[in-house]
Amino acid sequence: MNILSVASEVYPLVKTGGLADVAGALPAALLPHGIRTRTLLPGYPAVLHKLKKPKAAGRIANLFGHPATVLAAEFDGLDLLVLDQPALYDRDGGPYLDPTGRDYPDNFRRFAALSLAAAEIAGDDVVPGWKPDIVHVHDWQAALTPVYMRFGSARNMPTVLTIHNIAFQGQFGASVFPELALPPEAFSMPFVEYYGDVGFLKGGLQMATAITTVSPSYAHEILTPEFGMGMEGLLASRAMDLTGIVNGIDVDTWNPETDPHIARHYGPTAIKQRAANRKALEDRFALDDSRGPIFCVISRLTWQKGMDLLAEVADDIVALGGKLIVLGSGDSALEGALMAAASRHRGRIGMVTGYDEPLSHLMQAGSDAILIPSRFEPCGLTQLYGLRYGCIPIVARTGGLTDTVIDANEAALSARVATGFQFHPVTADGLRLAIRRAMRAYGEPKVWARLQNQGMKSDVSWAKSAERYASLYSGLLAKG
Ligand SMILES: Nc1ncnc2c1ncn2[C@@H]1O[C@H](COP(=O)(O)OP(=O)(O)O[C@H]2O[C@H](CO)[C@@H](O)[C@H](O)[C@H]2O)[C@@H](O)[C@H]1O
Repeated sequence: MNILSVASEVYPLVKTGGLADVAGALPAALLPHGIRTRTLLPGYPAVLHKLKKPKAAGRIANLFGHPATVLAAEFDGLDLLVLDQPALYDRDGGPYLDPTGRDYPDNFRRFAALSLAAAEIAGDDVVPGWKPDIVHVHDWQAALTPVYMRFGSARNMPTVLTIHNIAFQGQFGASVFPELALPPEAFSMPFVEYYGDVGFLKGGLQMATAITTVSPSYAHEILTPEFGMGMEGLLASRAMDLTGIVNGIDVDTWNPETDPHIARHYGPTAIKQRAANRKALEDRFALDDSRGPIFCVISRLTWQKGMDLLAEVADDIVALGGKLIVLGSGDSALEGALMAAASRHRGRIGMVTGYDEPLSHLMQAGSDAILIPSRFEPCGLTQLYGLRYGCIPIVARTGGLTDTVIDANEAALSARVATGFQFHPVTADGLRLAIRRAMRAYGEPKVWARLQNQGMKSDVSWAKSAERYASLYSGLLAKG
């Protein structure tokens, strides 16, 4: 079976968040099921520079007024199709934001182009000799693909739309519609029209044959007004086609026994070796060498991720004898609040602003616990990395965090299945209480070691979830 996967970021070529990890890791996990994935992504400069010997695999004569080339390349086991269209993608800045941090004003066109190219690759002879059986698109940036397919030659090919975060919907004013090269009838309720605007995700949710999101709990939550962000009604009408499949992680990239970014390798039978990584972190963040646990945070600094709650409890962590290290960037007020906490508590709180993949590995390998106080979390990956690295997750009870961390309550502890701490409600007090529970467990080395061990033994690989995607795909093909 051939899949065309369409995503705006793919690890290790370009990454701003969890979407890239998933789009980068799923293809290899599907291979044992006889599923071959080609991944289409935009040709940002960062991507083009990394490709070795790309070949022109196809051409689109007119993609919103300019010709585009579809390059084919292999990278790190990924079979890539790269949409090379300099007018749209050759920019200084990131995939979505200019160097000053503002959305590119033509993002609607940049990602409509990605979707239109995907639809043409699926339906027309853009890449001679190759056709997918199913098109699998990710998030709003690729969500117009099923809409373009509906009006093109691949109208009968099944599509899957995965929602990684329903907070990002790709909503634009009605004035962009005439530029999208869609027939006038598409500006209506059954297609892309959304309260008078154009909704990319909305159109995709209407048109995709199947909809998935990245955990079973989030699949239920987005049917409610609290989490559906306005899409709950539409999703309810498609509930039969909606499934939650929890994310896995790339267990080769994230393996403490071989990780090139950490100070000392270790595995479940040599957890004590983590101490060298802890020491490396103390040096890196200029922390003192007091004995309390090191709590880490690796996150976008946003309200979604509960970073305001973290700022509220930072002083308490220190008062309880713990240390805190933060790696992230985002909202400048939150960044400021956390930096202020770090300067109030030099030696006990450290902060690195920005994005640093290697440091994120060392933090998982050397910290004792990872804090994830998200207000909503479709799946979450950092708790999975934490489990694999013996860095105990302390998580809000929401979305995929609920599904992947087993709370260390009495019953779970005695059944030896606990892997972390969950808290609810998601408030500063809730988080404080969870930190106190974790501190108590940390004071009992046997309990702590058991939690680490159980976490490191839990299966966070893609194996089970790849099987679920494989059976979803087969079901779609069987329906014809
Ligand atoms: N400053 C920094 N430096 C280095 N690395 C950093 C970093 N900040 C974050 N990261 C990394 O970026 C990724 C973030 O993934 P998450 O799953 O936490 O959230 P995100 O909200 O981006 O993704 C959305 O999509 C994913 C994938 O489906 C869902 O798991 C999630 O719930 C949903 O919100 C992780 O690999 C993390 O290590």
